[in-house]
Amino acid sequence: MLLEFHDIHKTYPGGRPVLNGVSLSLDQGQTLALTGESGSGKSTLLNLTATLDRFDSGEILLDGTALSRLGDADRAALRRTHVALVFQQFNLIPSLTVGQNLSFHARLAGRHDPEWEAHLTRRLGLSDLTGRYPEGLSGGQQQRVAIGRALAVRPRLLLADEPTGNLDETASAAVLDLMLALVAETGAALLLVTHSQAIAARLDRQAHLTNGRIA
Ligand SMILES: Nc1ncnc2c1ncn2[C@@H]1O[C@H](COP(=O)(O)OP(=O)(O)OP(=O)(O)O)[C@@H](O)[C@H]1O
Repeated sequence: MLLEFHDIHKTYPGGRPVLNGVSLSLDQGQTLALTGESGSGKSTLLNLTATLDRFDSGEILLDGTALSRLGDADRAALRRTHVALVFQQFNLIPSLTVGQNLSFHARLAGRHDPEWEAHLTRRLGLSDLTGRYPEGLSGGQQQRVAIGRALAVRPRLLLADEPTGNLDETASAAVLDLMLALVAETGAALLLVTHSQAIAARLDRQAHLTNGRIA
């Protein structure tokens, strides 16, 4: 298994329990859609997986590594090399060009590979945009850059939080098609949060979060 959640509990300070015994696993190369009502804890689960936050109890195993046992430096290293994130709000760096944005995380992770990045640029239809800045791009174009930036690292796991939530139907379909094709090409696993049943149905498996657990 690439990713295992064992009985994960998480309560934010002063709040009610958000995750109350989540158990779930994801195989290498598998795609899983995570659905659930607003506020059910989907983003929380993604953030815990990305080592951006800590859980209270239980264990997350990522590629065999128990996340609870890692110190901050090891968490940061794992985050850089194993996990990539795509958000609803593209989160590109405005002062960098498309090409620079696309290679940014790979450079940080010591995995800058011009040939692979050129391939991603072509596959994502970004070849004519590499010198442009994010400001002038459409939402669909920006999200394609963000997908390229994520996959340039060659992550084992891609985490996507409502990746098409800010796009119209046409752009959304194009971005989802490209993301699924490139994920399959790279052999990465995908954990994707969505409100859309139509999107969830395109992935290998679906899991529904309700009352702090997987239903
Ligand atoms: N940093 C935080 N501090 C305190 N409470 C938080 C924090 N982040 C999230 N919450 C609360 O935890 C609960 C779950 O939030 P989360 O964002 O994980 O849900 P979600 O399922 O992703 O929701 P949505 O579909 O609306 O994005 C919510 O009640 C939210 O208000």
